[in-house]
Formats: sequence, C-alpha cells, structure tokens
Amino acid sequence: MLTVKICGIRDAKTAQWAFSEGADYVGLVVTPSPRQLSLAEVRHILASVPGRFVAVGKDVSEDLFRTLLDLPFAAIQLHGRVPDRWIDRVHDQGKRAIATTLDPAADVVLLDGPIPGSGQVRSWERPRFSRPIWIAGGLSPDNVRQVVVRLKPDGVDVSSGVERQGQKDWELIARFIKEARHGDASA
Ligand SMILES: O=C(O)c1ccccc1NCC(=O)[C@H](O)[C@H](O)COP(=O)(O)O
Repeated sequence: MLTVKICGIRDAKTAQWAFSEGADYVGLVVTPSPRQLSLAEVRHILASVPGRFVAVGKDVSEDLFRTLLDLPFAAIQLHGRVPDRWIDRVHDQGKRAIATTLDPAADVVLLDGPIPGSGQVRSWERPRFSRPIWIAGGLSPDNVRQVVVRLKPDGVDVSSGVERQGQKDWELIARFIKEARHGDASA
C-alpha cells in the first residue's frame, strides 16, 4: 500500500488532523526553514499526538542528531550531509532511515525536488532500486493521483503543496491524501 507523508507540520492539531485523514507519517522539520520547529515544540507535539513522526533535517549536526535519536521519532530523514555510520545509528535506535540519495543502507529513498520544501518539481522518474522509493518535490492534490498512477512509487511526500500563504491548509491535506489513495487504488 502507498505510504503518504505530510511534511513540515508545525502544530499538534494539524498533525492530529493529518493522521485522522489517513497520513502514515508526519514530518517535523528541525533545521533552518520557514517550517523549523524548536526542540521544545517538537517535544510538545510528540508528547501530545500519537502517530508516526519523522525528524526531517538538512546538514544535521552531531549534537542535534544525538538528540533526535533519543526522541520518540519513528524515522529520521536526512538531507545533505550524512556522515558514515549514521544510518546504522538510526537503526540501532529502532528507527527507520530515510535517505535522499540512492543509499542501499536506507529503509526508504526519498526522491525530492532540488530544494527541499520549495515546491519545485523534480523530474518525476522512478529509478530501479532495491529500496522503497518515495516521490516528493512539487506534489499537490492536483497532480499526486497522476504521479502515483504513472510511477507507482512506494510513497509520496508533500509540504508546500498543502499550504496556503505559508500555512498548512487542512482541506488541502485531506484532499492530497484522498487523491494519493485514489491513485494507488487505480494503479
Ligand atoms: O520542508 C522543509 O522546509 C524542509 C527543510 C529542510 C529539509 C527538508 C525539508 N523538507 C523535506 C520534505 O520532506 C518535503 O516534503 C519535500 O522536500 C517536498 O517539499 P515540497 O516540494 O514543498 O512539497
């Protein structure tokens, strides 16, 4: 079944909404971005909402990485710099590792757009690879069904495509999940 991740959620109520609409994962951004959360905000959301959360960061420092390993995230998604053995360390904590390059050690490879969270479309192709592939970069409720039907990815991931004026929009989140699931049912 298709995995759906909604990324860059910044409050507990919106996270709860995404899960209630059928999201499999919610991503919390922990490095510089308009969606970045403080660690206090992250802890608050993780403590208030049951569900599978992903820590999402770019060029994460060793200190931050250690903190993320100790928090109850289901998965860690690493963009940019990924030092040797980090994926093993994610696994040692019983978490899943989401890589943004074709890394055979990862549990999932996220094929993202050129700038994460920017809404820029990647060239939507699905490489042959031994790990599950999630597609992201410029997805929205208007195109996700077609992308799922055409590429048959293992998952889809969205951030700006479910925002209005820089804020997550509940109706767009619900519609994105519905459209992705329709695509999966007819793929
Ligand atoms: O979303 C961010 O602001 C972000 C910042 C730093 C690292 C990663 C980030 N997002 C990663 C994601 O998983 C996004 O969902 C993905 O890049 C797709 O974004 P969009 O094209 O806006 O849907």
